[in-house]
Amino acid sequence: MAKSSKGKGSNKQRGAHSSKPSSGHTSTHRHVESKHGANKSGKNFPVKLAMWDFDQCDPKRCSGKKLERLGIIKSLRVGQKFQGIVVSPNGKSVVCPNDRNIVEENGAAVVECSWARLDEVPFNKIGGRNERLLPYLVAANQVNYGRPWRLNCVEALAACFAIVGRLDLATELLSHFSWGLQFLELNKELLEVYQRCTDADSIKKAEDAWLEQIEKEAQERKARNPGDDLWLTGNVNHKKGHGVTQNENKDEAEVGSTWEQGENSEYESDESAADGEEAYHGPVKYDSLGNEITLSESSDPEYSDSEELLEEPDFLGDNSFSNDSDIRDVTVGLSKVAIKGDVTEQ
Ligand SMILES: C[S@@+](CC[C@H](N)C(=O)[O-])C[C@H]1O[C@@H](n2cnc3c(N)ncnc32)[C@H](O)[C@@H]1O
Repeated sequence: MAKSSKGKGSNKQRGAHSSKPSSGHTSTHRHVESKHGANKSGKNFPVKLAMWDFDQCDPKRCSGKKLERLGIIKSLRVGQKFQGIVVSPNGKSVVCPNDRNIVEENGAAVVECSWARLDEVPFNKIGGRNERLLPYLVAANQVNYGRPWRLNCVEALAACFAIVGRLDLATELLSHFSWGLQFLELNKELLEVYQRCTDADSIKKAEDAWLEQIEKEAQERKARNPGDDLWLTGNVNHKKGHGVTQNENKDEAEVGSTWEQGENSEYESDESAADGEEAYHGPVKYDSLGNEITLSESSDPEYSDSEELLEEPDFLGDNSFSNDSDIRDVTVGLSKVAIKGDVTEQ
């Protein structure tokens, strides 16, 4: 990794596959938790929030670190388990409205790590009794905008709250991010569908029905426009066969299989790019056809360091898109968002 900053409560791995807990969580760094997740900084959140932070991401772009800076999430060490809902790639069932009591009484936690380095996370030493996957939802964060399933930590927590019927908590959490409420907007219809469910089975059925529907709509659009329409089919010349494109292969779009499907060789072999660091060579914007417009730093008032990107994201000028990537289309409900296909893994 090109750059790393050791955060409080860090579980940074010493070796690529080490599962040894960090000693970084010293008593001086430990958050003092009181009822309902209030911590030392005095800030409060109505339910307990926690994360295991493996320090694999750019701290300036990391939503978990930002929540920690805001003082509303507690860092857990490897070896510690969490009693509430653990929203995790290691989950076996999905978050559902029946989880509401667990969330309200014991809170929710996430695993702050890089998507590209999930195999380094000692899942057997973290987690808890209530580990859950999230059903199909689309990211709105500036790193993986438009990408299904790969939510960042704040989106994952908010999704969990929204599904169990606590939209108020989801809204409160996301309001700390300038792009945050867009996540709820982008997934509004689907979140409402999930909220009407009860258990994990009903969520799975609703998810399957949704995926079938968006695939059907995509097929119908293709049938109506058999030509090579970039906005409908993506740039086939550049297709690399990675990531999950709902419209292309629904079978690959199963919850649980997405973690593997999304790993692409290029970014995995280039950690700095995977973490959205060195992949950026200056401000880039795209015209209405997806052509890249190169801007000089001085000509772009929005160009700044990545801290500002976290605060004031510009989806079109986001450095998460590599220069030679394909255009990938993602269907979000009835609206389709054409986006650059290769996204960073953070
Ligand atoms: C891999 S980390 C990436 C975090 C990112 N660096 C950030 O800035 O927040 C995202 C975490 O959110 C949770 N998460 C996101 N999408 C999920 C999904 N579809 N199912 C289960 N957990 C998910 C998991 O805890 C996962 O480890």
